[in-house]
This record gives sequence, C-alpha cells and structure tokens, in this order.
Amino acid sequence: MINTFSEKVKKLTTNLNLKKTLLLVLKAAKGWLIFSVVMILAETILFLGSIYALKILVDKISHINFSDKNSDRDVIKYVVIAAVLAIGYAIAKAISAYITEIQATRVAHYIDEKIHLTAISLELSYFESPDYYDVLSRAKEAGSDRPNLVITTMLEIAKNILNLAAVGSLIFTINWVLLPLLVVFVLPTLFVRIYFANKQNLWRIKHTPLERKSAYLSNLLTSDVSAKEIRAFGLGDYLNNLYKKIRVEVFQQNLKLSYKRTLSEIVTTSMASMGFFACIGYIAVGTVRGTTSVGDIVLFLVIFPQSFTLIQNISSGISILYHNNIFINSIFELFDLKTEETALNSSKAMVESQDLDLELRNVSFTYPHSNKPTLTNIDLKIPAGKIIAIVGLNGAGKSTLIKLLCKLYKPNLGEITLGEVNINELDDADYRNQVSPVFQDFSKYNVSAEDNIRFGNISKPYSEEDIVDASKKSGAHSFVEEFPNQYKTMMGRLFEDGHEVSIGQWQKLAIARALFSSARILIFDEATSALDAVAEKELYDSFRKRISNRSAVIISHRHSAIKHADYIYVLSGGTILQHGTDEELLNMEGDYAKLFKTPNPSI
Ligand SMILES: Nc1ncnc2c1ncn2[C@@H]1O[C@H](COP(=O)(O)OP(=O)(O)OP(=O)(O)O)[C@@H](O)[C@H]1O
Repeated sequence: MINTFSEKVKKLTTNLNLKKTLLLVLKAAKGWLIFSVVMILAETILFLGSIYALKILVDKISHINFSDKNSDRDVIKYVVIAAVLAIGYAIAKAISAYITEIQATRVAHYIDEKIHLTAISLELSYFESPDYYDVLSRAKEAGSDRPNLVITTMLEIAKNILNLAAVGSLIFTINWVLLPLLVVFVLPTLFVRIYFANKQNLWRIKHTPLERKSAYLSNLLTSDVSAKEIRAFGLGDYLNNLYKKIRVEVFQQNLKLSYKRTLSEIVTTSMASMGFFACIGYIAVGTVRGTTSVGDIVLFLVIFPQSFTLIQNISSGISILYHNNIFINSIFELFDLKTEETALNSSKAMVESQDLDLELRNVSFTYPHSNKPTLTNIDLKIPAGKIIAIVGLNGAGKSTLIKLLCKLYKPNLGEITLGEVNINELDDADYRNQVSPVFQDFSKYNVSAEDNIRFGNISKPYSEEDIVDASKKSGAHSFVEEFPNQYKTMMGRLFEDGHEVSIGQWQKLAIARALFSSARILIFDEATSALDAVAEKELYDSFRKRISNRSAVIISHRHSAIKHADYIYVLSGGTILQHGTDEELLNMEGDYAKLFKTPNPSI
C-alpha cells in the first residue's frame, strides 16, 4: 500500500512535488494565484524604482549648483518620485498580503474537503492498518494551508531572486568589480543555509517514528480516554519518564546538527561582513578619487543590507519548501490511496420486494494484511423476516462476518447474495441501505439526541414521530425525555451544554439509530452488552415487534439474547461447527450445549 521508509526518504529528497502542488493550488484558486504573480512583479518594480530614485536624488544633492534656481525643484521632484514609488510599493505589498490570505483560505477549504472526501471513500482495510494512520495523521498535521504556503513561498523566492538580480544590476551601475566581490563573500551564506535546511529536514524525516511515539505518549498523558486508567494504575510518572527519554534523545541528536550549523554560519556571516567592508572601502576610495559618487555610497549602504536580507529570505524560503514538502507529500500520499471501487455501470437495481433472503455461500475471507484466513467455507442463511444468531468464543470471526454482511469487505471466495443477486453486483450505497448494524464499537456522536437517531437514515425526511418511536423501541426515550431540551439536547461533553450519558444509554441511542433506518436486515453485534439485565430482557422479549418483523442477526455471548433467534450458527476458528434451533443445539453434543446447557446466571 505505502512505500517503505527508505523509499519515502528518497522520494522526499529527490522530488519537491512543486508541479503537483502548483496544479493543486491552481485548481483551488487560479484567479487569485495569477493576481498574486502580477502584484509581486509590481512590488519588485516599485521597490527598485524607489531605491533608484533615491540614488539619483543623492547624486543631485552632491552635485548641486547653488546658483541654479531650478535645483530645488529638481531635488523635490526626485523626493516626490521616490516617495510615490515607495508608497506604491507599500500598497502593492499590502494588496499582496490580502490576496495571499484569500488564496490561502480557498486552498485550505479545497484541501480539507478533498481530505474528507478521500477518507470517506477509502476501503475499510486502510482504517485497520497503522500505515494508513501514519499517512492520515501526517496529512492532517500538514494542515490544509501547507500547499498554499509552498506556492506563496515559491512566489516569495521568485520575488526575492528578481529583487536580488535587480539589486545586483544596481550594484553593477556603481562598479562592476563590486559584484564578483560580493558573490565570493556573500554566496557561501546562501549555500550553507540551504545545505543545513536540507540536512535538518532529512533528520526530521528520520525521526518521525520517535516524534510520533512521543506525541502518542503525550496524548495518553493528557487525553480523557486514558485519564481514568492512568490514575487507577499509577502510570503517570512511568509514561512521563518514557516521554522525557524520547524528547532528550531527539534534543541531543538535534543539538549536534545545530552545533555544526552555528559554526558554519559564524564563518560565512563573518565572510559576508568582510565582503561588505571591502566594498565600502572600494567605493569610499573611489569617491575620494572622483570615480564614484556620494550617491553610490548611499545606494550601496541602502542596498547591501537589502541584498543580504534577500539572500536570507531566499535561503529560509528554500528551507520552508523542504520542510513543508514532507507534509505535502503526506497530503498527496493520502489523495493517492486507492478508494473503494465505485459502483460498476452494470450495477443491478435493488429488488423492491421485502422478502429477500441474505445468504452466504461457501464464503472464505482473509484480511488484507494477514496471511491466515479468518473465515473458511461459511454457509449461512438469513431468511426474510427471520432472526438468526451467531455464537462463538472471542476471536471466532463473528464481527468479521458482520463486516462482510455490511459489504465493508468482500469475500475472497464464495459469494453473498441478496434475493439471489450477488451483492458485489449491487451498488454499495444501495446495498448498505438494506443493512443496518449496531457495531460492538458503535459511535458516540456529539450531536443532538435526535440526530444520533436520525443518522440511521439521514436521507429520510425529518419525522419526530419516527425518531421517538425508534427511541421508545430501543429504551432510549425514558432518559432522553428527562433532558431539558429532550431530543434537541446535545450529547457528549465535547461541546457547550452537552449531556454525557452512561455507556448503556449511548448503546440505547445506537440501537435506536439502527431501528430508525429503513433497512431490511438489522445486525446487532454485542449490541446489548452494556444494557442492564432488565433493559436487555425488555428488548429481546418483544424483539420481533420492535424490529417491525424485519430480518435480524444477533451476536451475543448471553443465552438470554440468542435464545429468541429462529436459527443459530455456532462459529469456531472461522468455520461453522454447528447450526440449528436453540432447542436442537441444546440437545446436541457440542460447543453450544457446553456453553449454555449448564444453568449459569451470568448467561
Ligand atoms: N483488521 C484485521 N486484520 C487482521 N486480522 C484481524 C482483523 N480484525 C480481526 N482480525 C482477526 O480475525 C479474527 C476474528 O476476529 P473477530 O473480531 O471477527 O472475532 P469475534 O468473533 O468477533 O471476537 P469477539 O467475540 O472477541 O468480538 C481474530 O483472530 C482477529 O485477530
């Protein structure tokens, strides 16, 4: 799926991805980008014009003829020209910043949306792979503003190079000798900066795993998810020390690089200063001898610091490019991930009849990153309107079977049919509308109570009656109606006025969500594990009525939940060992009887 680490390093260092980034920014904000380029050109021209007008002004003053009455006017003329150009430059700069801001926002929105669309269309297997989380977390860390930052940095670099070339030509007008002199003394600064920027980024890529580990530990120490266990087991100091050890290691290694960079910078900036004073000396002597003007000295004093700043800007721009490239590659890596195969043109239309059996025929399945099959030769039928149960020990493959039934994965062998049509031939979204699951690890949405239920079928027109009906059937109504804003109450504690509820109450909302859907088949994977015995009994005692006589699959470790099923499958090690009704299985020798025959109050 994703390249090896060394390949990634190679890719990052050899490919700055500028073309791809530029295309992306063009797609998101073409007009604004063109506007930016025009403003940058305007800035450069105005900046140079203003400085050159100053030089002419100083030359006019130094050669002033006191008897000439027009001298005043001449001097004021150049003051005004320099001032107008300088004001124009300031305005162009402000407009540039404004455009960049708009452009950045547009690009950020575009990328955010693309990240979300990519994430929702990815095959589920990515979400079960650590590699995916690496890519996703880097892409998110990259932030949607980075691609735009790269382009604006590129434009900045181009602007600075233009300005530098122009400054170089101004220096040339003073005396051509100054130019090679400056190049020899000043350019090493640029090279040293670029060299160390590249080194620093390579170092950063190499240390990503350590950085991630320390970020993980920091998150453990500060997040609410682990706060209880960290206190209960007294893990705080231990984890904090692990975190500190990693930070110290990273810091010490970075220190070595910083030391070398500082030494090199001392040498190159000293050389640049020597270059500056050599040039000043050369011009000063030239002025005394009459070969250069006072205006030339002023011009040099103005433009040398400018050119040095420009060189600094160029080198830091290049460093920013390298740095952001790591993150931008992650964004592109995410965009390049394989998304779910979209519905084939030959997708068959969903049959309208309610009486459709869902059937697994000789189904085998191996997870994408695994070499051992999780399910082997499964034959299982969910007849229309019937309740079936799947029983098995931990790791038997029950939840995996559910993922196949929800078409989150496709079988490697065999087929799943709905009303005799292979579900692979049906449109994914159409098929998924027919199956409504309550997963073992259901989601707790920090939205209103009614939205928690409506999410079961978000395309269905709003109906308070249906929401309350599903809520009553799941047992959620009794606590939701106690809230000050009833169904409008915000759930969870992430947002203001949110109401946190118990895990069993969250589970009731998840059940209501499934019941609210219009699916033909409901799937309950350990869906009542957090419900109290009374609530669970109430639900299953009138289960058929509560699910409106639809088909259902129940997975549970409790006999009280599965005994209501019309037919039961016993799964072990990914194969079906036994099947039959509760009574048949209890009277048969085997795992089912062993599990449930002995009266056991807990099951
Ligand atoms: N994403 C995955 N990649 C590879 N193997 C997996 C993945 N998810 C589950 N497995 C493996 O598949 C087997 C069956 O897991 P599954 O979650 O289906 O079991 P289960 O019967 O639902 O167990 P439990 O009762 O504990 O919920 C396990 O051995 C597990 O290690």
